[in-house]
Amino acid sequence: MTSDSAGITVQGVSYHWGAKRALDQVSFAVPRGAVCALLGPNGAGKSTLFGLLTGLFRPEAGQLVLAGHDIARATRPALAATGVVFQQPTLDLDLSVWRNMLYFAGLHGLRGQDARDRAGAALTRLSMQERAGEKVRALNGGHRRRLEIARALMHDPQVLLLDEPTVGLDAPTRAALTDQVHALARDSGISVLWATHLTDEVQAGDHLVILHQGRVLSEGPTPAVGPALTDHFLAVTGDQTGAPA
Ligand SMILES: Nc1ncnc2c1ncn2[C@@H]1O[C@H](COP(=O)(O)OP(=O)(O)OP(=O)(O)O)[C@@H](O)[C@H]1O
Repeated sequence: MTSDSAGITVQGVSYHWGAKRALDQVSFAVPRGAVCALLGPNGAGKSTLFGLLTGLFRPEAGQLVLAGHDIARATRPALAATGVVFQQPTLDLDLSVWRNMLYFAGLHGLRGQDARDRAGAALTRLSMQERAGEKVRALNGGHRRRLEIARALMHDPQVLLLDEPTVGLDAPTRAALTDQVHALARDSGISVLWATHLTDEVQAGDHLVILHQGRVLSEGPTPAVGPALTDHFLAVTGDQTGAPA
């Protein structure tokens, strides 16, 4: 697949933390408009890959292309085309939902009525518009995550990166958030990379990349869901200890 036909292309990417090899010749491509589940247990290298995709640090080898833009050579357009939700929440708890949205809009250079229109539309997309006046501290974990996703969508990205966005949420809230992001991809054509260590967050029709100990062990259409996917993961990795739940 060429970078033109893909929402996200990762080609031959390697990275070390000191002597520790975190990513080893990682390659995969997320088709435009697809949800790609990046499935791997703790330490697989998912967060390292997100750091590289968002330009926080550079790969030793390889290329990362977001919506047709190479993050190393065209950092600004690549980031302009990308929304990111990191594993650690980055909301200001003492500001309202609305103020958090406008603050972030400002970081993207959005101002005035344009910023307000985009903030309102993004909150509506995530069914968060009625909470605009509430302080973030008063929101539950699921609503905080939805706010972070709404915030990541304000600049109309073509690509959405989510690094284990359900960490700390209970099972029903995880399921609701997973469904909501899938609906978003279906309705808007945005390409989604969803990192998780939980097989129950992978849905039929997802593109699936299994990452294990820094290597891609398989890539393609999701072959199964639920317990059958856990069995598939064990068969691919041959690892009984690092199985995702
Ligand atoms: N800042 C760092 N300094 C040193 N080693 C690191 C650093 N970040 C990650 N590593 C190591 O790189 C490897 C991959 O870690 P990474 O956090 O990318 O995996 P992960 O799949 O995101 O796991 P988790 O779900 O636990 O975040 C691990 O062995 C980890 O210990």
